[in-house]
Amino acid sequence: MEPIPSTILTGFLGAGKTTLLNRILHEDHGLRIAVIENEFGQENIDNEILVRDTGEQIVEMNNGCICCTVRGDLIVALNSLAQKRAAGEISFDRVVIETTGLANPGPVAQTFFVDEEVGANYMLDAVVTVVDARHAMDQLDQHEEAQRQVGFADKILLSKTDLVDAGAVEALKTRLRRMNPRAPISTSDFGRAPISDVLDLRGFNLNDKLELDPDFLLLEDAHDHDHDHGHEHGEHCAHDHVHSEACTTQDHHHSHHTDDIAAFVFKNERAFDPERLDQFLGSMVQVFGPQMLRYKGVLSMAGAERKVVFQGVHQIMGSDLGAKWGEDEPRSSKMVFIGKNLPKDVFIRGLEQCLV
Ligand SMILES: Nc1nc2c(ncn2[C@@H]2O[C@H](COP(=O)(O)OP(=O)(O)OP(=O)(O)O)[C@@H](O)[C@H]2O)c(=O)[nH]1
Repeated sequence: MEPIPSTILTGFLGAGKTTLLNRILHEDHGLRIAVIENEFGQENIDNEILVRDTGEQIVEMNNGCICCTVRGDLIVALNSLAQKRAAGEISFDRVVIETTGLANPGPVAQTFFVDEEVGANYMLDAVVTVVDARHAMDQLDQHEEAQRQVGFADKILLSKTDLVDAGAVEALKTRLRRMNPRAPISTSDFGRAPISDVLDLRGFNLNDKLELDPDFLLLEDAHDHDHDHGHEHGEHCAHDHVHSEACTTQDHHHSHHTDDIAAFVFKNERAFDPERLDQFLGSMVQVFGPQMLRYKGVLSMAGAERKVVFQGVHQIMGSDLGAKWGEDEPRSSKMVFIGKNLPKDVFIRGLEQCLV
């Protein structure tokens, strides 16, 4: 059997990966796409946000810590999909792996070359990186992961160009081209990119990667970075940073320092009072917005028949109506906040005050 073309969809927290994926899954392209999701934090909110058109797509979740588990879990997920496919239980002809916003795409890409079974069944088509035109300049300044995602890209899609002026887009493109001259750049307005910008790019060239990083295939402990290994997966991932613009060669042997990106979750079975919640979140965003890298949730609102999906990146926050609550479905809210030194207790206590 021909190896199945696979795409790694990456991009920093909140860049617009799920939006793009949803758009592609909705398109009438005749392809059956299996999606593997890897999410930071114990609660998988994207699972609720992603379309679930069961006949056409397969969504396999792969929860856990962004970096420690991705390779092992990914091997299991890919092999299990391939076995089911071979047994005729499912059918699909493309795979898209959506990485968490804090993932280093390196180990994810390596998976395709280090596991024999994966290598026999799949071919890595390309690493596609979504870059948030509104926040990327700061993210690239501050987060090594954002730099690596650009460095590894075979294709870059700029999202949120509607939120900035043309000059800012040009400045960002110039910086991205300097960081990664190989990857063509195009825009994706709310995920509206042609499927030919995402799938079947035949962009991943192992020789290129080896040239950039001779250690690419070395099976070192993928985590020689400072890591709080006692952590609950997703609870706390202390990542080390090297502030290098080009993020290809030195990646495996960088020096370390820690920054405090952590996630916490709020869950409750009581409904929220919409007005109180709005006010509270509005004021938190005013004060802590710069530290709030990513937040999202599926909420139960007093008196509402439908779920509310709320999410944001720094100061930009929004919400949409989600699916109706099922007849027998227990109503509850869950939110995940990912940030830098966020006062968890203040958030949790404040959110409790917003419940009816
Ligand atoms: N203005 C604007 N907003 C966008 C665009 N693309 C995505 N968004 C919004 O950005 C937010 C984050 O989008 P997602 O698609 O969930 O981002 P993500 O990369 O999957 O996020 P994580 O997986 O949580 O890191 C959502 O509120 C989207 O509606 C765009 O082109 N323009």
